Amino acid sequence: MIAMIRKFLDLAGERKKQLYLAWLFQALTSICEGAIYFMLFLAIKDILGGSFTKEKLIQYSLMFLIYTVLHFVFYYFTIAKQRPVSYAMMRDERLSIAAKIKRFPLHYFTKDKISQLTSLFTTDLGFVEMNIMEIIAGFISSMAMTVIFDLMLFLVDWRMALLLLVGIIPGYLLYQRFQKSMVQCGEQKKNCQVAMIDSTLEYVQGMETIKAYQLEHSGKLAEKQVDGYCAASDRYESTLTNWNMAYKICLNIGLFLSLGIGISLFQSGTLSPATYLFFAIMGIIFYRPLEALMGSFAMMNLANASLDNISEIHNLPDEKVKQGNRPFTDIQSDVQFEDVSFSYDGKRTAVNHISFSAKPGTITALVGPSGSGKSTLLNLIPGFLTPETGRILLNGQDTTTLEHSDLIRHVSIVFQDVYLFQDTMMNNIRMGNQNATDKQVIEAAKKAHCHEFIEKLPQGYQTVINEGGASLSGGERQRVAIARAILKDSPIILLDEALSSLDAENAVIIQKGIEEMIKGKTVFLVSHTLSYIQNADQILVLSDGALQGCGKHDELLQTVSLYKTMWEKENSIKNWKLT
Ligand SMILES: Nc1ncnc2c1ncn2[C@@H]1O[C@H](COP(=O)(O)OP(=O)(O)OP(=O)(O)O)[C@@H](O)[C@H]1O
Repeated sequence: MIAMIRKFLDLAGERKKQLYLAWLFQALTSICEGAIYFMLFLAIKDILGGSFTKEKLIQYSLMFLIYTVLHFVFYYFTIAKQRPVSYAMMRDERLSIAAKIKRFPLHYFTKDKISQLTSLFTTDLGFVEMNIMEIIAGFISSMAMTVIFDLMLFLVDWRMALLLLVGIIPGYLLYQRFQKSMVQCGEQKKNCQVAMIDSTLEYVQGMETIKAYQLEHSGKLAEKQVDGYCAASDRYESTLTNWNMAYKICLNIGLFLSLGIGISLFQSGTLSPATYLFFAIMGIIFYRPLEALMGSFAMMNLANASLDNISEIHNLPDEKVKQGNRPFTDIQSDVQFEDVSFSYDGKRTAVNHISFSAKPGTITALVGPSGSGKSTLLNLIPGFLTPETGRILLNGQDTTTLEHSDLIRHVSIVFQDVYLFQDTMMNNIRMGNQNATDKQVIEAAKKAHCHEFIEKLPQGYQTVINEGGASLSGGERQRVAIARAILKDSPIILLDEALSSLDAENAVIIQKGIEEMIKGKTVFLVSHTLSYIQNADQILVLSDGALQGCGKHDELLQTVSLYKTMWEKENSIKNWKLT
């Protein structure tokens, strides 16, 4: 628990003071709640001693009144201080993690990492926000109550107090073992849960294939994982119950001892009936806060795991982008690669000692087998990745010395997968240039051949696109991306398989949009279809990250065997028909 509180305080920053204040009020509330039992003892003593007069009644009534007012005030401040802090802290966390992940390298965002981040933003931050203050408040309350109870008990009769405390030692030892065993059980439960989520997701995402091939075993696997999770949860709960019972029994040893020995002390005349009665009542109440600690263990474990996930993101190193501050405003760009190499993992090179140059206004096509490094090479140009060795020069200036925002402004990118945001069509295109007027946006849309389909949408340019642009076809999304790039009007344009997976009609329309977009620009184009790029000014042939050849189509057919083979294969597919 202490470790969890420390982790939480680490996130609190300047709000630490507010937290301490909230916890102080929580302790005062609990002390108030505990102190009422002392009044009860005094009242029992007076009643049994026959000294309960009218004045005493007024005295007790006043004390109860003061207690109620104090309890109310402390409770009010506890709630008022606690609630807003966790919401404000998690708001800050959400924003700071969002800012942090923006600094991660592009290749960090694999499917796994995206689902991990989604779970962090929804489950972990949400859990901490909703529960952690309550868990810590419960702990502080338990501790404050235990301390105040101890003081009272020792004040009334130290012998009986010691007897009542006897159960705490075995209880504590048991708690230590309980923690270890529950962590193990919790791990197993979590693993089963992950396996269940994975197989259920696979089941849902693969539904098309499952139906087409009648893969009954896929459903069975998901069923098995669901059963596994249910069994693990059952095991977790029954282990928790068993430990809980053992812990309660240990604690209550003190109660039996104090009641038993209390009788003989009473008989020997050294213990008053009021004290015996008081310890009998306190014996039942005394262990409640300690039992509550045990009960909150599962929640504490989950909060701990969520806090670990949050700090794990904070501890990840930022992207190692070498950023300079030299301004870059040239309207045309000559791009030069000088012996550039890059590796994602520091072991396998994805781009290996590449050198070439591209003159302003020319088209450079990148071709090669899957995994040969084409996309990696493209991502090096706008600085999404930084070369490990070698340099990329823009008009003779090393890109790593340039102001990053200037560099990004000089490059437009059209990826194969286009992401549209949940916003109007107008704003989705305007992302290419935030200062563009509506007229300029529409102009760009016309050039990109998307005006026609946008006009047909229910509210035209004001139609809100759903997240990711799922309501639009692949071809329509591509055209929006081209409109964005036309609006951005950068001297360098990167096209990463912009024409793949499109039908012939869409490909023709998009090609027209692309022609409009690339006029006078320095273009880098990745394509798997050689016939699309055979007129490029130069074609780079890549294999395993290395440059196999560079030149025009006819030249490469003569000099680079890989290119020749790719061309022949493409032509043989063209002639392929069902027999
Ligand atoms: N995010 C990443 N993390 C680690 N390795 C990566 C990552 N992206 C690509 N790679 C690896 O780098 C190499 C080059 O990949 P790249 O995507 O650049 O090839 P490509 O020629 O564009 O492939 P494709 O034509 O299939 O898109 C491959 O071996 C690939 O597995």
